[in-house]
Amino acid sequence: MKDERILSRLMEYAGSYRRLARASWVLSALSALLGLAPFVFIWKISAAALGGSGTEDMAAWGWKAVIAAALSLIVSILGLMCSHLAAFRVAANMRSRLMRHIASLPLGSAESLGTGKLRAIVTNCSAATENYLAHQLPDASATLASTAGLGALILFFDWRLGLLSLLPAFLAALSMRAMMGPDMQRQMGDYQNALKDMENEAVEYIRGISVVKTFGQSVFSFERFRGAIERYEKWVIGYTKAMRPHMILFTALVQSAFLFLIGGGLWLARGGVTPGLLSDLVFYIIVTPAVAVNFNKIMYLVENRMTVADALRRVDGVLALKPLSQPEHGEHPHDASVTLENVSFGYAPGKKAVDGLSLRIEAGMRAALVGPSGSGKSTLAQLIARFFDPQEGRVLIGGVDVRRIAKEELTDFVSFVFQDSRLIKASIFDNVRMGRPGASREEVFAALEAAQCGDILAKLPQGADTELGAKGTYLSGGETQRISIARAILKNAPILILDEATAFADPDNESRIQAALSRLSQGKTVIMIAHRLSSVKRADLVCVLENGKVVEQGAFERLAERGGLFARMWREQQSAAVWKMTKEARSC
Ligand SMILES: Nc1ncnc2c1ncn2[C@@H]1O[C@H](COP(=O)(O)OP(=O)(O)OP(=O)(O)O)[C@@H](O)[C@H]1O
Repeated sequence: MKDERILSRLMEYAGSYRRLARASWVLSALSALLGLAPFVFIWKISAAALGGSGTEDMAAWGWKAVIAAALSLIVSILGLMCSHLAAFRVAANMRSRLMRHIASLPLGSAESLGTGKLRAIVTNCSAATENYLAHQLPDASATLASTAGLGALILFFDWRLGLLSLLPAFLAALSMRAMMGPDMQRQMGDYQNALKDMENEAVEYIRGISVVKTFGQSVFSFERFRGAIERYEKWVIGYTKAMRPHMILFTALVQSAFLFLIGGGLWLARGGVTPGLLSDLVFYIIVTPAVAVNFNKIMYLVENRMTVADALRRVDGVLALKPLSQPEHGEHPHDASVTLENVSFGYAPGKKAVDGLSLRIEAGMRAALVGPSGSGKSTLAQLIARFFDPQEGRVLIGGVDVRRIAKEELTDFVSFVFQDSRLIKASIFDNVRMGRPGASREEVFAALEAAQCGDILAKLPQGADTELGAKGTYLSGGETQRISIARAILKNAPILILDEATAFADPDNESRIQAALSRLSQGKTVIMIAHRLSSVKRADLVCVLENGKVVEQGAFERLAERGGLFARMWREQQSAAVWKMTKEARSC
Protein backbone atom coordinates (compact mmCIF):
# COMPACT_ATOMS: atom_id res chain seq x y z
CA MET A 1 0.00 0.00 0.00
CA LYS A 2 1.44 3.39 -1.01
CA ASP A 3 1.98 6.24 1.49
CA GLU A 4 -0.79 8.44 0.01
CA ARG A 5 -3.16 5.47 0.08
CA ILE A 6 -2.39 4.78 3.76
CA LEU A 7 -2.95 8.41 4.60
CA SER A 8 -6.19 8.72 2.66
CA ARG A 9 -7.49 5.51 4.28
CA LEU A 10 -6.62 6.82 7.73
CA MET A 11 -8.14 10.22 7.01
CA GLU A 12 -11.41 8.48 6.07
CA TYR A 13 -11.71 7.52 9.73
CA ALA A 14 -10.62 10.93 11.06
CA GLY A 15 -13.76 12.83 9.98
CA SER A 16 -13.53 16.47 11.02
CA TYR A 17 -10.34 15.68 12.98
CA ARG A 18 -8.34 15.34 9.77
CA ARG A 19 -7.44 19.05 10.02
CA LEU A 20 -5.85 18.36 13.39
CA ALA A 21 -3.82 15.52 11.89
CA ARG A 22 -2.55 17.81 9.13
CA ALA A 23 -1.82 20.59 11.61
CA SER A 24 0.25 18.13 13.64
CA TRP A 25 2.45 17.34 10.64
CA VAL A 26 3.03 21.04 9.91
CA LEU A 27 3.75 21.83 13.56
CA SER A 28 6.14 18.89 13.88
CA ALA A 29 8.04 19.97 10.77
CA LEU A 30 8.19 23.55 12.09
CA SER A 31 9.42 22.35 15.45
CA ALA A 32 12.17 20.31 13.74
CA LEU A 33 13.32 23.32 11.72
CA LEU A 34 13.32 25.51 14.83
CA GLY A 35 15.35 22.79 16.51
CA LEU A 36 18.12 23.33 13.91
CA ALA A 37 18.53 27.02 14.78
CA PRO A 38 20.63 26.33 17.94
CA PHE A 39 23.17 24.51 15.74
CA VAL A 40 23.65 27.67 13.68
CA PHE A 41 24.02 29.81 16.80
CA ILE A 42 26.50 27.34 18.29
CA TRP A 43 28.48 27.48 15.05
CA LYS A 44 28.48 31.28 15.33
CA ILE A 45 29.63 31.10 18.95
CA SER A 46 32.45 28.68 18.15
CA ALA A 47 33.53 30.79 15.15
CA ALA A 48 33.57 33.90 17.36
CA ALA A 49 35.48 32.09 20.13
CA LEU A 50 38.07 30.70 17.72
CA GLY A 51 38.33 34.06 15.88
CA GLY A 52 38.79 35.94 19.17
CA SER A 53 35.62 38.20 18.85
CA GLY A 54 33.85 39.90 21.81
CA THR A 55 31.68 37.96 24.23
CA GLU A 56 28.52 40.20 23.93
CA ASP A 57 27.60 38.68 20.58
CA MET A 58 28.24 35.21 21.97
CA ALA A 59 25.86 35.79 24.89
CA ALA A 60 23.15 37.06 22.49
CA TRP A 61 23.58 34.00 20.24
CA GLY A 62 23.47 31.78 23.29
CA TRP A 63 20.15 33.29 24.32
CA LYS A 64 18.81 33.02 20.79
CA ALA A 65 19.79 29.33 20.78
CA VAL A 66 17.92 28.81 24.06
CA ILE A 67 14.82 30.68 22.79
CA ALA A 68 14.83 28.69 19.52
CA ALA A 69 15.09 25.40 21.45
CA ALA A 70 12.24 26.43 23.79
CA LEU A 71 10.05 27.49 20.84
CA SER A 72 10.81 24.20 19.11
CA LEU A 73 9.67 22.33 22.23
CA ILE A 74 6.43 24.33 22.57
CA VAL A 75 5.54 23.86 18.87
CA SER A 76 6.35 20.16 19.16
CA ILE A 77 4.01 19.78 22.17
CA LEU A 78 1.23 21.58 20.26
CA GLY A 79 1.81 19.22 17.33
CA LEU A 80 1.64 16.17 19.59
CA MET A 81 -1.61 17.38 21.14
CA CYS A 82 -3.17 17.71 17.68
CA SER A 83 -1.81 14.34 16.54
CA HIS A 84 -3.09 12.54 19.66
CA LEU A 85 -6.59 13.99 19.33
CA ALA A 86 -6.74 12.93 15.67
CA ALA A 87 -5.24 9.51 16.44
CA PHE A 88 -7.75 8.73 19.22
CA ARG A 89 -10.62 9.69 16.95
CA VAL A 90 -9.32 7.52 14.08
CA ALA A 91 -8.81 4.49 16.35
CA ALA A 92 -12.23 4.95 18.00
CA ASN A 93 -13.98 5.29 14.63
CA MET A 94 -12.13 2.28 13.26
CA ARG A 95 -13.06 0.12 16.26
CA SER A 96 -16.72 1.10 16.20
CA ARG A 97 -16.94 0.58 12.42
CA LEU A 98 -15.38 -2.86 12.81
CA MET A 99 -17.69 -3.76 15.69
CA ARG A 100 -20.79 -2.62 13.78
CA HIS A 101 -19.68 -4.64 10.79
CA ILE A 102 -18.90 -7.74 12.84
CA ALA A 103 -22.37 -7.50 14.39
CA SER A 104 -23.91 -7.48 10.92
CA LEU A 105 -22.03 -10.58 9.77
CA PRO A 106 -23.53 -14.03 9.69
CA LEU A 107 -22.44 -15.86 12.85
CA GLY A 108 -20.44 -18.29 10.73
CA SER A 109 -18.12 -15.64 9.22
CA ALA A 110 -17.00 -14.43 12.62
CA GLU A 111 -16.53 -18.01 13.84
CA SER A 112 -14.55 -19.12 10.82
CA LEU A 113 -12.12 -16.20 11.27
CA GLY A 114 -11.55 -17.15 14.90
CA THR A 115 -12.56 -15.03 17.88
CA GLY A 116 -8.93 -14.48 18.95
CA LYS A 117 -7.97 -13.27 15.48
CA LEU A 118 -10.98 -11.01 15.30
CA ARG A 119 -10.25 -9.55 18.73
CA ALA A 120 -6.62 -8.99 17.67
CA ILE A 121 -7.72 -7.20 14.51
CA VAL A 122 -10.14 -4.94 16.38
CA THR A 123 -7.73 -4.02 19.18
CA ASN A 124 -4.21 -4.37 17.75
CA CYS A 125 -4.85 -2.97 14.28
CA SER A 126 -6.61 0.11 15.58
CA ALA A 127 -3.85 0.50 18.20
CA ALA A 128 -1.24 0.32 15.41
CA THR A 129 -2.99 3.10 13.50
CA GLU A 130 -3.37 5.13 16.71
CA ASN A 131 0.36 4.88 17.37
CA TYR A 132 1.16 5.68 13.75
CA LEU A 133 -0.92 8.86 13.72
CA ALA A 134 -0.12 10.01 17.25
CA HIS A 135 3.66 9.52 17.15
CA GLN A 136 5.07 8.06 14.01
CA LEU A 137 3.61 10.41 11.39
CA PRO A 138 4.50 13.62 13.28
CA ASP A 139 7.92 12.04 13.80
CA ALA A 140 8.16 11.32 10.07
CA SER A 141 7.26 14.89 9.23
CA ALA A 142 9.79 16.23 11.76
CA THR A 143 12.50 13.83 10.56
CA LEU A 144 12.01 14.72 6.90
CA ALA A 145 12.00 18.47 7.64
CA SER A 146 15.02 18.15 9.89
CA THR A 147 16.90 16.01 7.35
CA ALA A 148 16.17 18.51 4.57
CA GLY A 149 17.18 21.43 6.84
CA LEU A 150 20.33 19.67 8.01
CA GLY A 151 21.22 18.78 4.42
CA ALA A 152 20.90 22.43 3.41
CA LEU A 153 22.96 23.63 6.40
CA ILE A 154 25.63 21.02 5.89
CA LEU A 155 26.10 21.95 2.24
CA PHE A 156 25.88 25.69 2.98
CA PHE A 157 28.73 25.93 5.53
CA ASP A 158 31.38 23.96 3.67
CA TRP A 159 30.16 21.93 0.74
CA ARG A 160 33.26 19.70 0.79
CA LEU A 161 32.88 18.71 4.44
CA GLY A 162 29.14 18.60 3.87
CA LEU A 163 29.45 16.07 1.06
CA LEU A 164 31.84 14.01 3.14
CA SER A 165 29.46 13.87 6.10
CA LEU A 166 26.49 13.09 3.84
CA LEU A 167 28.21 10.38 1.82
CA PRO A 168 27.93 7.61 4.46
CA ALA A 169 24.32 8.60 5.12
CA PHE A 170 23.61 8.31 1.39
CA LEU A 171 25.23 4.86 1.25
CA ALA A 172 23.23 3.85 4.35
CA ALA A 173 20.03 4.97 2.61
CA LEU A 174 20.91 2.75 -0.38
CA SER A 175 21.45 -0.26 1.91
CA MET A 176 18.14 0.49 3.68
CA ARG A 177 16.35 0.60 0.34
CA ALA A 178 17.66 -2.86 -0.48
CA MET A 179 16.44 -4.05 2.94
CA MET A 180 12.94 -2.55 2.77
CA GLY A 181 11.79 -3.81 -0.62
CA PRO A 182 8.53 -5.68 -1.43
CA ASP A 183 10.04 -8.77 0.17
CA MET A 184 10.17 -6.94 3.50
CA GLN A 185 6.50 -5.94 3.11
CA ARG A 186 5.62 -9.62 2.61
CA GLN A 187 7.72 -10.56 5.60
CA MET A 188 5.93 -8.02 7.79
CA GLY A 189 2.66 -9.65 6.70
CA ASP A 190 4.04 -13.08 7.65
CA TYR A 191 5.11 -11.67 11.00
CA GLN A 192 1.64 -10.30 11.71
CA ASN A 193 0.10 -13.63 10.62
CA ALA A 194 2.34 -15.56 13.00
CA LEU A 195 1.56 -13.13 15.81
CA LYS A 196 -2.19 -13.27 15.26
CA ASP A 197 -2.19 -17.07 14.95
CA MET A 198 -0.44 -17.23 18.29
CA GLU A 199 -2.98 -14.85 19.86
CA ASN A 200 -5.88 -16.80 18.41
CA GLU A 201 -4.53 -20.10 19.70
CA ALA A 202 -3.91 -18.50 23.10
CA VAL A 203 -7.57 -17.41 23.30
CA GLU A 204 -8.80 -20.85 22.18
CA TYR A 205 -6.48 -22.54 24.66
CA ILE A 206 -7.67 -20.42 27.57
CA ARG A 207 -11.29 -20.97 26.56
CA GLY A 208 -10.71 -24.70 26.65
CA ILE A 209 -8.51 -24.67 29.76
CA SER A 210 -10.91 -26.86 31.74
CA VAL A 211 -10.66 -29.58 29.08
CA VAL A 212 -6.90 -29.12 28.95
CA LYS A 213 -6.63 -29.56 32.71
CA THR A 214 -8.88 -32.60 32.69
CA PHE A 215 -7.08 -34.44 29.93
CA GLY A 216 -3.50 -33.36 30.57
CA GLN A 217 -1.34 -31.06 28.53
CA SER A 218 -0.90 -33.22 25.48
CA VAL A 219 -4.38 -32.38 24.21
CA PHE A 220 -4.90 -31.09 20.74
CA SER A 221 -5.51 -27.45 21.71
CA PHE A 222 -2.25 -27.27 23.63
CA GLU A 223 -0.38 -28.82 20.73
CA ARG A 224 -1.83 -26.19 18.45
CA PHE A 225 -0.95 -23.38 20.86
CA ARG A 226 2.59 -24.68 21.22
CA GLY A 227 2.84 -25.05 17.44
CA ALA A 228 1.78 -21.40 17.01
CA ILE A 229 4.38 -20.24 19.57
CA GLU A 230 7.09 -22.29 17.86
CA ARG A 231 6.14 -20.99 14.43
CA TYR A 232 6.33 -17.43 15.76
CA GLU A 233 9.68 -18.07 17.44
CA LYS A 234 11.07 -19.69 14.30
CA TRP A 235 9.92 -16.77 12.20
CA VAL A 236 11.41 -14.13 14.48
CA ILE A 237 14.76 -15.92 14.77
CA GLY A 238 14.93 -16.51 11.00
CA TYR A 239 14.05 -12.89 10.32
CA THR A 240 16.60 -11.56 12.81
CA LYS A 241 19.31 -13.71 11.22
CA ALA A 242 18.35 -12.60 7.71
CA MET A 243 18.43 -8.94 8.74
CA ARG A 244 21.73 -9.15 10.62
CA PRO A 245 24.12 -8.32 7.71
CA HIS A 246 21.87 -5.49 6.48
CA MET A 247 21.59 -3.98 9.94
CA ILE A 248 25.34 -4.22 10.57
CA LEU A 249 26.07 -2.51 7.25
CA PHE A 250 23.44 0.18 7.83
CA THR A 251 24.57 1.00 11.36
CA ALA A 252 28.26 0.94 10.41
CA LEU A 253 27.66 3.33 7.50
CA VAL A 254 25.54 5.72 9.56
CA GLN A 255 28.09 5.80 12.34
CA SER A 256 31.13 6.09 10.04
CA ALA A 257 30.52 9.78 9.23
CA PHE A 258 33.22 10.80 11.75
CA LEU A 259 35.81 8.75 9.89
CA PHE A 260 34.99 10.59 6.67
CA LEU A 261 35.04 13.93 8.50
CA ILE A 262 38.39 13.28 10.13
CA GLY A 263 39.87 12.24 6.79
CA GLY A 264 38.35 15.32 5.11
CA GLY A 265 39.58 17.61 7.92
CA LEU A 266 43.13 16.33 7.58
CA TRP A 267 43.01 16.77 3.84
CA LEU A 268 41.65 20.34 4.09
CA ALA A 269 44.25 21.21 6.77
CA ARG A 270 47.14 20.40 4.43
CA GLY A 271 47.96 24.09 3.98
CA GLY A 272 47.47 25.02 7.67
CA VAL A 273 44.62 25.12 10.19
CA THR A 274 42.51 28.29 10.02
CA PRO A 275 39.90 29.38 12.67
CA GLY A 276 37.24 29.10 9.92
CA LEU A 277 38.15 25.47 9.22
CA LEU A 278 38.21 24.68 12.94
CA SER A 279 34.76 26.19 13.58
CA ASP A 280 33.37 24.38 10.53
CA LEU A 281 34.81 21.11 11.82
CA VAL A 282 33.27 21.73 15.26
CA PHE A 283 29.95 22.39 13.56
CA TYR A 284 30.14 19.18 11.51
CA ILE A 285 31.18 17.13 14.52
CA ILE A 286 28.09 18.40 16.38
CA VAL A 287 25.68 18.09 13.45
CA THR A 288 26.73 14.77 11.95
CA PRO A 289 25.29 12.62 14.80
CA ALA A 290 21.94 14.32 14.16
CA VAL A 291 22.09 13.09 10.57
CA ALA A 292 22.81 9.59 11.85
CA VAL A 293 19.87 9.78 14.28
CA ASN A 294 17.60 10.95 11.48
CA PHE A 295 18.60 8.06 9.26
CA ASN A 296 17.95 5.58 12.03
CA LYS A 297 14.54 7.16 12.52
CA ILE A 298 13.77 6.97 8.80
CA MET A 299 14.55 3.26 8.86
CA TYR A 300 12.09 2.66 11.69
CA LEU A 301 9.51 4.89 10.02
CA VAL A 302 9.60 2.69 6.94
CA GLU A 303 9.06 -0.36 9.16
CA ASN A 304 6.18 1.34 11.00
CA ARG A 305 4.58 2.26 7.70
CA MET A 306 4.65 -1.40 6.70
CA THR A 307 3.06 -2.41 10.01
CA VAL A 308 0.24 0.09 9.59
CA ALA A 309 -0.26 -0.88 5.94
CA ASP A 310 -0.62 -4.48 7.08
CA ALA A 311 -3.04 -3.44 9.86
CA LEU A 312 -5.20 -1.56 7.33
CA ARG A 313 -5.25 -4.56 5.01
CA ARG A 314 -6.52 -6.74 7.87
CA VAL A 315 -9.17 -4.21 8.83
CA ASP A 316 -10.24 -4.04 5.18
CA GLY A 317 -10.31 -7.84 5.11
CA VAL A 318 -12.89 -7.90 7.91
CA LEU A 319 -14.87 -5.02 6.40
CA ALA A 320 -14.95 -6.90 3.09
CA LEU A 321 -16.81 -9.86 4.65
CA LYS A 322 -20.33 -9.79 3.33
CA PRO A 323 -22.92 -8.88 5.96
CA LEU A 324 -26.37 -10.45 5.97
CA SER A 325 -28.51 -8.54 3.49
CA GLN A 326 -31.22 -6.29 4.93
CA PRO A 327 -34.50 -5.53 3.14
CA GLU A 328 -35.15 -1.91 2.23
CA HIS A 329 -38.78 -2.19 3.34
CA GLY A 330 -39.20 -5.04 5.76
CA GLU A 331 -42.30 -7.27 5.51
CA HIS A 332 -44.20 -8.41 8.60
CA PRO A 333 -44.72 -12.12 9.32
CA HIS A 334 -48.43 -13.03 9.28
CA ASP A 335 -48.21 -15.53 12.14
CA ALA A 336 -45.67 -17.62 14.09
CA SER A 337 -45.47 -20.52 11.65
CA VAL A 338 -42.11 -21.73 10.30
CA THR A 339 -41.61 -23.18 6.83
CA LEU A 340 -38.47 -24.47 5.17
CA GLU A 341 -38.55 -24.98 1.42
CA ASN A 342 -35.78 -27.11 -0.11
CA VAL A 343 -33.19 -25.57 2.19
CA SER A 344 -29.54 -26.49 1.71
CA PHE A 345 -26.63 -25.12 3.69
CA GLY A 346 -22.99 -26.12 4.12
CA TYR A 347 -20.27 -24.53 6.24
CA ALA A 348 -17.70 -25.41 3.61
CA PRO A 349 -18.10 -26.16 -0.10
CA GLY A 350 -18.91 -29.76 -0.93
CA LYS A 351 -20.35 -30.79 2.47
CA LYS A 352 -23.95 -30.01 3.27
CA ALA A 353 -25.02 -29.74 6.91
CA VAL A 354 -28.65 -29.29 5.78
CA ASP A 355 -29.52 -30.87 2.46
CA GLY A 356 -32.63 -29.95 0.44
CA LEU A 357 -34.76 -29.94 3.58
CA SER A 358 -38.46 -29.04 3.60
CA LEU A 359 -40.56 -28.74 6.74
CA ARG A 360 -43.68 -26.98 7.98
CA ILE A 361 -44.25 -26.10 11.65
CA GLU A 362 -47.66 -24.51 12.29
CA ALA A 363 -48.04 -21.51 14.60
CA GLY A 364 -48.40 -22.58 18.24
CA MET A 365 -47.03 -26.07 17.56
CA ARG A 366 -44.43 -27.82 19.75
CA ALA A 367 -41.94 -29.35 17.34
CA ALA A 368 -38.92 -31.43 18.27
CA LEU A 369 -35.80 -31.93 16.15
CA VAL A 370 -34.11 -35.24 16.86
CA GLY A 371 -31.47 -37.29 15.12
CA PRO A 372 -27.96 -38.63 15.46
CA SER A 373 -25.09 -36.32 16.32
CA GLY A 374 -24.08 -34.18 13.33
CA SER A 375 -27.40 -34.75 11.54
CA GLY A 376 -27.96 -30.96 11.23
CA LYS A 377 -30.37 -30.13 14.10
CA SER A 378 -28.47 -27.09 15.42
CA THR A 379 -27.74 -25.82 11.92
CA LEU A 380 -31.42 -26.06 11.01
CA ALA A 381 -32.41 -24.14 14.16
CA GLN A 382 -29.82 -21.47 13.41
CA LEU A 383 -31.06 -21.07 9.86
CA ILE A 384 -34.54 -20.34 11.24
CA ALA A 385 -33.12 -17.58 13.47
CA ARG A 386 -31.09 -16.37 10.42
CA PHE A 387 -27.69 -16.87 11.94
CA PHE A 388 -26.77 -17.80 8.38
CA ASP A 389 -28.55 -17.62 5.03
CA PRO A 390 -29.09 -20.90 3.18
CA GLN A 391 -27.23 -21.41 -0.09
CA GLU A 392 -30.40 -22.88 -1.61
CA GLY A 393 -34.09 -22.70 -0.77
CA ARG A 394 -36.00 -20.41 1.59
CA VAL A 395 -36.81 -20.14 5.26
CA LEU A 396 -40.18 -18.50 5.90
CA ILE A 397 -41.61 -17.14 9.13
CA GLY A 398 -45.32 -16.35 9.06
CA GLY A 399 -45.22 -16.84 5.27
CA VAL A 400 -42.43 -14.28 4.74
CA ASP A 401 -38.88 -15.13 3.65
CA VAL A 402 -36.63 -14.29 6.65
CA ARG A 403 -34.42 -12.28 4.28
CA ARG A 404 -37.35 -9.92 3.74
CA ILE A 405 -38.00 -9.35 7.45
CA ALA A 406 -36.21 -6.38 9.07
CA LYS A 407 -33.43 -7.49 11.41
CA GLU A 408 -35.03 -5.92 14.49
CA GLU A 409 -38.41 -7.52 13.79
CA LEU A 410 -36.85 -10.93 13.26
CA THR A 411 -34.92 -10.57 16.52
CA ASP A 412 -38.17 -9.68 18.29
CA PHE A 413 -39.94 -12.63 16.68
CA VAL A 414 -37.51 -15.42 17.53
CA SER A 415 -35.97 -16.29 20.92
CA PHE A 416 -33.10 -18.73 21.20
CA VAL A 417 -32.19 -20.52 24.43
CA PHE A 418 -28.79 -22.12 23.84
CA GLN A 419 -27.34 -25.33 25.19
CA ASP A 420 -24.58 -23.35 26.92
CA SER A 421 -26.28 -20.01 27.50
CA ARG A 422 -23.89 -17.19 28.24
CA LEU A 423 -24.46 -14.22 30.50
CA ILE A 424 -22.55 -10.98 30.18
CA LYS A 425 -20.46 -9.38 32.94
CA ALA A 426 -23.27 -7.23 34.37
CA SER A 427 -25.94 -7.55 37.04
CA ILE A 428 -28.53 -10.32 36.81
CA PHE A 429 -31.12 -7.58 36.41
CA ASP A 430 -29.31 -6.09 33.39
CA ASN A 431 -28.77 -9.54 31.91
CA VAL A 432 -32.47 -10.25 32.02
CA ARG A 433 -33.47 -6.78 30.83
CA MET A 434 -31.44 -7.34 27.65
CA GLY A 435 -34.47 -9.39 26.56
CA ARG A 436 -36.55 -6.19 26.40
CA PRO A 437 -34.50 -3.06 27.15
CA GLY A 438 -37.60 -0.95 27.85
CA ALA A 439 -38.98 -3.33 30.52
CA SER A 440 -39.77 -1.98 33.99
CA ARG A 441 -38.15 -3.32 37.19
CA GLU A 442 -41.40 -5.11 38.07
CA GLU A 443 -41.52 -6.83 34.68
CA VAL A 444 -37.92 -8.03 35.05
CA PHE A 445 -38.70 -9.45 38.51
CA ALA A 446 -41.88 -11.11 37.21
CA ALA A 447 -39.78 -12.80 34.49
CA LEU A 448 -37.20 -13.94 37.05
CA GLU A 449 -39.97 -15.40 39.18
CA ALA A 450 -41.61 -17.15 36.23
CA ALA A 451 -38.23 -18.67 35.37
CA GLN A 452 -37.94 -20.14 38.90
CA CYS A 453 -34.97 -17.92 39.81
CA GLY A 454 -36.12 -17.09 43.36
CA ASP A 455 -33.55 -19.40 45.01
CA ILE A 456 -30.71 -17.86 42.94
CA LEU A 457 -31.60 -14.29 43.96
CA ALA A 458 -32.06 -15.30 47.62
CA LYS A 459 -28.51 -16.58 47.99
CA LEU A 460 -26.79 -13.58 46.36
CA PRO A 461 -25.81 -10.60 48.53
CA GLN A 462 -27.51 -7.97 46.38
CA GLY A 463 -30.16 -10.18 44.81
CA ALA A 464 -30.86 -9.32 41.17
CA ASP A 465 -28.45 -6.38 41.37
CA THR A 466 -25.49 -8.67 42.03
CA GLU A 467 -22.79 -8.19 39.43
CA LEU A 468 -21.91 -11.50 37.75
CA GLY A 469 -18.25 -12.35 37.41
CA ALA A 470 -17.32 -9.71 40.04
CA LYS A 471 -15.95 -10.77 43.43
CA GLY A 472 -16.15 -14.39 42.43
CA THR A 473 -19.91 -14.40 41.82
CA TYR A 474 -20.52 -17.15 39.34
CA LEU A 475 -23.59 -19.24 38.58
CA SER A 476 -23.82 -22.93 37.80
CA GLY A 477 -24.79 -24.10 34.31
CA GLY A 478 -28.37 -24.79 35.39
CA GLU A 479 -28.69 -21.43 37.15
CA THR A 480 -27.28 -19.61 34.13
CA GLN A 481 -29.83 -21.45 32.03
CA ARG A 482 -32.73 -20.25 34.22
CA ILE A 483 -31.53 -16.63 34.04
CA SER A 484 -31.43 -16.87 30.25
CA ILE A 485 -34.91 -18.37 30.28
CA ALA A 486 -36.04 -15.32 32.33
CA ARG A 487 -34.54 -13.16 29.60
CA ALA A 488 -36.49 -15.08 26.97
CA ILE A 489 -39.69 -14.84 29.04
CA LEU A 490 -39.27 -11.08 29.21
CA LYS A 491 -38.67 -10.91 25.48
CA ASN A 492 -41.86 -12.89 24.88
CA ALA A 493 -41.08 -13.69 21.24
CA PRO A 494 -43.76 -15.80 19.46
CA ILE A 495 -41.20 -18.36 18.23
CA LEU A 496 -38.96 -20.09 20.70
CA ILE A 497 -35.98 -22.26 19.81
CA LEU A 498 -34.60 -24.42 22.62
CA ASP A 499 -31.23 -26.00 21.91
CA GLU A 500 -31.02 -28.90 24.39
CA ALA A 501 -31.84 -26.48 27.19
CA THR A 502 -31.47 -28.96 30.05
CA ALA A 503 -28.28 -30.60 28.79
CA PHE A 504 -25.96 -29.44 31.58
CA ALA A 505 -28.41 -29.36 34.48
CA ASP A 506 -28.42 -31.50 37.63
CA PRO A 507 -31.76 -33.15 38.58
CA ASP A 508 -32.82 -30.30 40.89
CA ASN A 509 -31.98 -27.64 38.33
CA GLU A 510 -33.53 -29.75 35.56
CA SER A 511 -36.95 -29.85 37.20
CA ARG A 512 -36.82 -26.08 37.79
CA ILE A 513 -35.69 -25.50 34.20
CA GLN A 514 -38.53 -27.70 32.93
CA ALA A 515 -41.01 -25.64 34.99
CA ALA A 516 -39.48 -22.41 33.67
CA LEU A 517 -39.58 -23.71 30.12
CA SER A 518 -43.21 -24.77 30.27
CA ARG A 519 -44.04 -21.27 31.52
CA LEU A 520 -41.95 -19.77 28.70
CA SER A 521 -43.46 -22.02 26.02
CA GLN A 522 -47.10 -21.13 26.71
CA GLY A 523 -48.87 -20.03 23.52
CA LYS A 524 -45.69 -20.07 21.44
CA THR A 525 -44.33 -21.98 18.50
CA VAL A 526 -41.64 -24.09 20.10
CA ILE A 527 -38.80 -25.75 18.20
CA MET A 528 -36.84 -27.95 20.52
CA ILE A 529 -33.56 -29.71 19.75
CA ALA A 530 -33.51 -32.83 21.87
CA HIS A 531 -31.12 -35.68 22.49
CA ARG A 532 -33.15 -37.41 25.18
CA LEU A 533 -36.13 -38.72 23.28
CA SER A 534 -38.18 -39.04 26.48
CA SER A 535 -38.27 -35.22 26.59
CA VAL A 536 -40.18 -35.01 23.27
CA LYS A 537 -43.12 -37.25 24.21
CA ARG A 538 -45.45 -34.28 24.43
CA ALA A 539 -44.30 -32.69 21.16
CA ASP A 540 -46.99 -32.19 18.47
CA LEU A 541 -44.46 -32.96 15.77
CA VAL A 542 -41.21 -34.89 15.95
CA CYS A 543 -38.83 -34.37 13.00
CA VAL A 544 -36.12 -36.96 12.65
CA LEU A 545 -32.99 -35.73 10.87
CA GLU A 546 -30.25 -37.76 9.29
CA ASN A 547 -27.44 -36.36 7.13
CA GLY A 548 -29.14 -32.97 6.90
CA LYS A 549 -32.47 -34.38 5.69
CA VAL A 550 -35.81 -35.01 7.42
CA VAL A 551 -36.16 -38.78 7.17
CA GLU A 552 -39.28 -39.18 9.34
CA GLN A 553 -41.82 -36.91 10.94
CA GLY A 554 -45.00 -37.31 12.97
CA ALA A 555 -46.24 -37.81 16.54
CA PHE A 556 -43.99 -39.56 19.07
CA GLU A 557 -46.13 -42.73 19.48
CA ARG A 558 -46.54 -43.24 15.76
CA LEU A 559 -42.80 -42.86 15.07
CA ALA A 560 -41.88 -45.14 17.98
CA GLU A 561 -44.02 -47.89 16.47
CA ARG A 562 -43.00 -47.38 12.88
CA GLY A 563 -39.75 -49.32 12.93
CA GLY A 564 -37.58 -46.59 11.36
CA LEU A 565 -34.60 -44.56 12.61
CA PHE A 566 -36.61 -42.98 15.44
CA ALA A 567 -37.85 -46.35 16.73
CA ARG A 568 -34.29 -47.64 16.68
CA MET A 569 -32.94 -44.60 18.55
CA TRP A 570 -35.80 -44.89 21.09
CA ARG A 571 -35.06 -48.58 21.70
CA GLU A 572 -31.37 -47.85 22.15
CA GLN A 573 -32.03 -45.05 24.63
CA GLN A 574 -34.44 -47.19 26.61
CA SER A 575 -32.03 -50.11 26.86
CA ALA A 576 -29.26 -47.67 27.86
CA ALA A 577 -31.54 -46.33 30.62
CA VAL A 578 -32.33 -49.87 31.85
CA TRP A 579 -28.61 -50.72 31.82
CA LYS A 580 -27.83 -47.58 33.83
CA MET A 581 -30.56 -48.35 36.41
CA THR A 582 -29.37 -51.95 36.78
CA LYS A 583 -25.78 -50.79 37.25
CA GLU A 584 -26.83 -48.25 39.87
CA ALA A 585 -28.98 -50.83 41.71
CA ARG A 586 -25.99 -53.26 41.82
CA SER A 587 -23.64 -50.63 43.18
CA CYS A 588 -26.06 -49.76 46.05
N1 LIG B 1 -19.38 -23.95 12.72
C1 LIG B 1 -19.24 -25.02 11.95
N2 LIG B 1 -18.30 -25.05 11.00
C2 LIG B 1 -18.14 -26.13 10.21
N3 LIG B 1 -18.90 -27.23 10.26
C3 LIG B 1 -19.87 -27.27 11.19
C4 LIG B 1 -20.10 -26.16 12.09
N4 LIG B 1 -21.13 -26.48 12.91
C5 LIG B 1 -21.54 -27.72 12.53
N5 LIG B 1 -20.79 -28.19 11.52
C6 LIG B 1 -20.96 -29.47 10.81
O1 LIG B 1 -22.26 -29.49 10.27
C7 LIG B 1 -22.86 -30.76 10.44
C8 LIG B 1 -24.17 -30.62 11.23
O2 LIG B 1 -23.83 -30.14 12.52
P1 LIG B 1 -24.94 -29.74 13.59
O3 LIG B 1 -24.24 -29.15 14.75
O4 LIG B 1 -25.98 -28.93 12.92
O5 LIG B 1 -25.52 -31.16 13.96
P2 LIG B 1 -26.36 -31.57 15.23
O6 LIG B 1 -27.35 -32.56 14.74
O7 LIG B 1 -26.90 -30.38 15.93
O8 LIG B 1 -25.24 -32.26 16.10
P3 LIG B 1 -25.21 -32.50 17.69
O9 LIG B 1 -26.41 -33.30 18.05
O10 LIG B 1 -23.96 -33.28 17.89
O11 LIG B 1 -25.16 -31.14 18.32
C9 LIG B 1 -21.84 -31.62 11.14
O12 LIG B 1 -21.17 -32.36 10.15
C10 LIG B 1 -20.89 -30.64 11.79
O13 LIG B 1 -19.61 -31.16 11.85
